[in-house]
Formats: sequence, structure tokens, C-alpha cells
Amino acid sequence: MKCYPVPRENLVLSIDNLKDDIPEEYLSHKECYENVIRKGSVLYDIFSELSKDRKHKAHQAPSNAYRISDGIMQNVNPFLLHFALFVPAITNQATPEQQAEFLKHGFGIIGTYAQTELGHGTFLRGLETTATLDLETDEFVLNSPTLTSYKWWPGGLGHTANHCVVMAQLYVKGKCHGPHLFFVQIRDIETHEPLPGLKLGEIGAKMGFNTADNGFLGFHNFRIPRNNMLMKNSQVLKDGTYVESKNEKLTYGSMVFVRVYLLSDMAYMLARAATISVRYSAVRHQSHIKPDEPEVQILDFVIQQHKLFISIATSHAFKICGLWLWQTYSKVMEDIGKGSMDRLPELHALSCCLKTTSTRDAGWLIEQCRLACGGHGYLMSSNLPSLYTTATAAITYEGESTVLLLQTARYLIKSWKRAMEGESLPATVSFLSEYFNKRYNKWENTPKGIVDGLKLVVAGVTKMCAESIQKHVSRGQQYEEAWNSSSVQLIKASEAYSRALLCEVFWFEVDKVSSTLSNNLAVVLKQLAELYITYWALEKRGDLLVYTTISKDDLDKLQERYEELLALIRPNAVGLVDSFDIRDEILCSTLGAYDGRVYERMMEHALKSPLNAETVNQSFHKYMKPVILKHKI
Ligand SMILES: CCCCCCCCCCCCCCCCCCCCC/C=C/C(=O)SCCNC(=O)CCNC(=O)[C@H](O)C(C)(C)COP(=O)(O)OP(=O)(O)OC[C@H]1O[C@@H](n2cnc3c(N)ncnc32)[C@H](O)[C@@H]1OP(=O)(O)O
Ligand SMILES: Cc1cc2nc3c(=O)[nH]c(=O)nc-3n(C[C@H](O)[C@H](O)[C@H](O)COP(=O)(O)OP(=O)(O)OC[C@H]3O[C@@H](n4cnc5c(N)ncnc54)[C@H](O)[C@@H]3O)c2cc1C
Repeated sequence: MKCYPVPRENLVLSIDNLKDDIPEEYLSHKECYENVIRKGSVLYDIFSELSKDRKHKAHQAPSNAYRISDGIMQNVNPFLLHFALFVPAITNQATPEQQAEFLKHGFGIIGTYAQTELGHGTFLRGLETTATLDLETDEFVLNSPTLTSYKWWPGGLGHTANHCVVMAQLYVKGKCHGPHLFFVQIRDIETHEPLPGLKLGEIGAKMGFNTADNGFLGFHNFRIPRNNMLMKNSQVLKDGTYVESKNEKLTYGSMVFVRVYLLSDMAYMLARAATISVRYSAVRHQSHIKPDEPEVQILDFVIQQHKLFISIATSHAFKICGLWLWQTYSKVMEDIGKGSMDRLPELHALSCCLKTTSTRDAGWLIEQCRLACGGHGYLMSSNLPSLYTTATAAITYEGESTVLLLQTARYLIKSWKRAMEGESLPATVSFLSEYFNKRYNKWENTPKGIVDGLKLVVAGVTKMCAESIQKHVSRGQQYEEAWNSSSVQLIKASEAYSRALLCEVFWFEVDKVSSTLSNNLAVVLKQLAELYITYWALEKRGDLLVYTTISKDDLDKLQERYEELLALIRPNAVGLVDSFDIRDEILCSTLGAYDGRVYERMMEHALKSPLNAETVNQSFHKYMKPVILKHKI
């Protein structure tokens, strides 16, 4: 993966015309877009200049550089798809010669990834856009045969991108070879007008992501050179010979990249929400704990700690697991480069369930942070509403959560069958063999004991799914029908697997490095990891009671330990969110600024409302006054 140099925050944040005079929430839909293009173009220019000076580092671990742009934009960057999917798709799926050709203009072109259609997003084999080889002209002819085949949703497609990578059904000599990727120019570089044979536009206002410029694209006999099919994995030769890929699913590789990346991305989204809500909870005084004492910081309410500290811990869990998953991704990509695809199914399964859990958790935890700030959390100026709508979009994009969990369940069932046949399993699912062979321990009230217990839940639910499928088949259902009949439990197995993975990786990665950290830091990180694991043991106590030897007494002790951890973390809570080191200009929050001047910032922001430009709005005289006077008694 090409990574773009991290522009020093000071450099970016010092640029005057990147600041907004009027808060974005007071701009129109069109003004919002024009404003982010203005700012994004400055950022794009910086990235272009920076990238000329430094070598791209391939396979660099995820960083949140591009989230600087979120702070500047205070919303989604319409150029993001260029970096998130367009360039990675070309570098992952095109030959070296094609990469040199398609990317020769560097930042001179702006791309997106056009896969989803009006009629299909999940079922890629059902996509309707066609790319038909014309042998005589050595071209592909792209068509959108139906309204439902129009590309619909790609970010930046409406008015920003001038190129895209298009997923279309490949037709050669009358035969369909399934979805393949094609490099397509869609707008004139000079005039930015849509090229002839294309219908382009944006899809309209959304609950968030409103500056992402999600668009639609229809093809009418649109011609591209044969060489514009990305041909690293499969090829179409000049004579029309189709050379198939060693693994047809390699075409889906770009989605795996973003799914892997999203874990780190959600860590950052949560870090911002936790910073805002914890700092605000330290500033806000409300009500009493002891009747004869002054009003307390709301952060002193244990239930407020219960609402917020899990977000601090989860941000670290996702950051640490995100790096672990990135290392797995990099290793699998390296193996594929050497011709071995053995671990691709495991990577696909891991990325599906971890992407789903991280995006879902980020959504409800950010909402929990908002709610914990009372009415002021509902202000756009708190930035919590925008963080919520941006994070929750990720539950759907890059693979809808239900669908991806079923993909992981497919892998768990296959692994269970292999365990039953005595085959050795990858480390990430080897516990299934131990469970099958009844090699597991009694419950222990320790972090490792909890992790082992959560794994027993996965094994128990997976076994139950396998038996459910078998039961439906024995009653005459086809396997696919039996799969569908068991899907509620299959989802449960994947969710349990994802949670066990997060707890295991978080705890053991922290435990592994703790000896290299200062004692204080090691203690605090371990407290966060133990809080995370204990929180989820208590949340999943029902499953633990069914599938492990945990007792009511063990659970009572866990609850007690959990509350101890809240009290231990309380003195460090503000320091912990300060250590996320997110600058005010990127946090964009009246509630979460470092100086704690919440009320002054709220009033300053309120006065920027256009409505406050005058004491009496014209609508009084135009509309209200006539009615008041008419009905005046
Ligand atoms: C100006 C400055 C700007 C700043 C600069 C920034 C620089 C920084 C750069 C880094 C940026 C990183 C960005 C991260 C943030 C992200 C922001 C993104 C914004 C939004 C973008 C959204 C994009 C999209 O949504 S793209 C569309 C996504 N769509 C999907 O995911 C579709 C989901 N559907 C599927 O994946 C499949 O159809 C599936 C899996 C549901 C079903 O597949 P199927 O063909 O029906 O097959 P099935 O029978 O189920 O499975 C067969 C077989 O194949 C295996 N399989 C399936 N998929 C994969 C896969 N992807 N990889 C590997 N294997 C796969 C499956 O396991 C089965 O195997 P077997 O069991 O062995 O048969
Ligand atoms: C903010 C945002 C940005 C996006 N950006 C892009 C982009 O840049 N490029 C791009 O190509 N796409 C993009 N997308 C589209 C996104 O990838 C799709 O929305 C997503 O893949 C889901 O497809 P769909 O919306 O067609 O839902 P469908 O596939 O129609 O699914 C709808 C619902 O049906 C159910 N369902 C579907 N299939 C199954 C199944 N097999 N088993 C059980 N239940 C099922 C699920 O409940 C699912 O939620 C974006 C979407 C959003 C919201």
C-alpha cells in the first residue's frame, strides 16, 4: 500500500485559508461541498509537494494522517477515496507497467472506487455493469444496461473525481467471466466536463458524510482501451484469450485493505469522542453526591465512569488490534506476492468480523459519549453528532456488517469441520480443536481466564451452529437453506469470535510490552486492558454461564473488580484522554477543548449563527406580525 507522508500538523494547521469563518453547519449543501473542495485542494497540494520530497513507504502501519484532513474539513474529505481505494486498487490489482501508466500523473488525477450499484452493493456477482471486449478495436465497451446498474455511492464520484476504478462483469466472446476491475477516465482533465457516453451526478443529502460527494455514474457504449482492465491477477489478451486468476477473490483485495484499516480508524474516532466527553465531564459540575458538599464533577459519578472509561479502553483495544491485524495483512500480502494464498481466507474472516465489531462499537460508544454530555452533547459545536454519523457510516460501507459476519461464520464452520477431522488449524482458531478434544480448563477469574472463557463461548456456539445446519439438512433442506435457517446463531458465533479476538490481542499485546514500559504506564495500560476484558465478561455473562464453568460467585467478584478498576482509572482519566494528543483544531469541539473554557466557547460559537446577526429576523414582520395583529384581542 502506498502511504502518503504525514504532513506535520503545525504545517497544515498554520495555513490561514484552511480555517472557517462560518461554522459548516450554517452553510448550504452546495456551499459545504465547495468549502471542502477549497480546503481539500490546499491539502492535496501539500500532499503532492510532500510526496515529491519523500519516498513512499509501502506497507506502512496505519496512521491517522488523513484524519488531520477531517479536522480541517470538520467532515469527510471528498479526495479520501482517491487515497483509500483508488490508488490501493491500482497498486494491488494492476501490473507494474499499468501502475506506471495509470499513476504517471501522480496527484494530477483524482480517482474513486466505483463498485456499488443502485441495485447491488453486497452481492458482487450480481453487479450489472458490463465490460465487453471489442476484438476489432482492442477495446472494452462499458454499459449500464438498466437503471439499477448505475454505479451509486462511490465517494467523490458526483463532482470531484476525474478517474475511477470500475467493477464490471467481464464479457469476452459472449462469455461472462465475472466481476473485474477497470481503470476509467470519466471527466476531461482540463474542463472537468463528464466525457461523452457518461451520466454523472451526486446522490443527494445523507445523514452524514455530506461532503464525501457520493455520486452516480451510468455508461452508454463507453469505450476504454483493452489495457485498462487491471491485469495483475487475470488477463485478457489481444486475441481475446482470457487468462483466469489463481484465485478469483483476489479481485476483492482492495476491500480487505480498507476493512483492515478501519480498526485503526475507529480507534481514532473513539479517541476523539472520549477526549471530548471525559474533558467535559471534568469541567461540568452538576448535583451532589454528599448532600452537604458542593456540586461535583459529573466524572465523579461512577455511572458516568462506566459510560465513558470503556471508550478510552476500546480506543486502545482497537489501536493495538488494528496494528496486529495490519501486520497480519502485510504478511498475507507478502505471501500472495510470493504465490501463496493459504492465509487469505483467514485474513478475510478476521478483517470481516473485526471491521464489523469496531465500527458497530464505535457507533454506540460515540453515542454513549454524546448522551453522557447531556443537552450540550446534542449541539453540533460539540462535534459528537458528526463523529457519530461519520463513524456509523462505516458499519455499512466496505461491506455491510451482517454480511461480513456471515463471511466469518463461513470460516468458523469450515474450521470446526476441519477440527472434527483432526486437521491442524491456524492459531487464530486452534481453540476449536482444543474444545472439540475437550482440552480446556476450569474457569479462572483472571484476564487470561476470561479470554479462555470467551473462546469457549465461540467454540460452543460454533458447534451449535454446525449441529443446527446438520439438523436442517437432515430434515430435507439444501445446505444453503440450512445455512440461512441457522443464520441468527451464525451471527452470534462471529460476534463472539470477534470479541474474544479483541480481548485476547489487547491483553496479550499489552502484557507483552509492559516490561518495556515505565512502571506507571504499564500499570495504567494493564488497568485499561483488564477493564475492557472484565466489561465484556460481565456483558456476556449469560453465554459464559452456558458454555463455561463460571459461577455466580465468580461473576460477583468480577463485578467488584470492575468497579475497583473504575476507581483506579478515575484519577488518570483526563490524563489518559490528553495522551491521545488530539489538538483543539482537529477535535473541533466546544466541549472538549484543552483549556476547559467550555461555556465561553459555546457562547462564542452560538454568536456565529447567522440568525444572531440581527436582533429581529425579517420573518417576524413578513409572517408572524400579520397573524399576531389579526388575532390580537
Ligand atoms: C487531500 C488529502 C486527503 C488525505 C490523504 C490521505 C492519505 C491516507 C491513505 C490511507 C487511507 C485509508 C482509509 C481508511 C478510511 C476509510 C474511508 C472509506 C470511505 C468509504 C469507502 C467505501 C467504499 C465501499 O463501500 S466499496 C464497496 C464495498 N462493498 C463490499 O464490501 C461488498 C460486500 N460483499 C462482498 O464482499 C462479497 O460479495 C461477499 C463476500 C459478501 C459475497 O461474496 P460472493 O462472491 O457471493 O462469495 P461467497 O460465496 O460468499 O464467498 C466465496 C468465497 O470467497 C471468499 N471471499 C469473499 N470475499 C472475499 C475477500 N474480500 N477476500 C478474500 N476472500 C473472499 C469467501 O470467504 C468464500 O470463500 P470459501 O468459503 O473458501 O468459498
Ligand atoms: C457513506 C457510504 C459511503 C460509501 N462509499 C462507497 C464507495 O466509495 N464505493 C462503493 O463502491 N460503494 C460505497 N458505498 C456503498 C456500500 O459499499 C454499500 O452500501 C454496502 O456494500 C451495502 O450494500 P447495499 O447498500 O446495496 O445494501 P444491500 O446489499 O442491499 O443489503 C441491504 C441489507 O440486506 C441484508 N442483506 C444483504 N445481503 C445479505 C446476505 N447475504 N445475508 C443476510 N442479509 C443480507 C442486510 O441487512 C443489508 O444491510 C458507500 C456506502 C455508504 C453508506
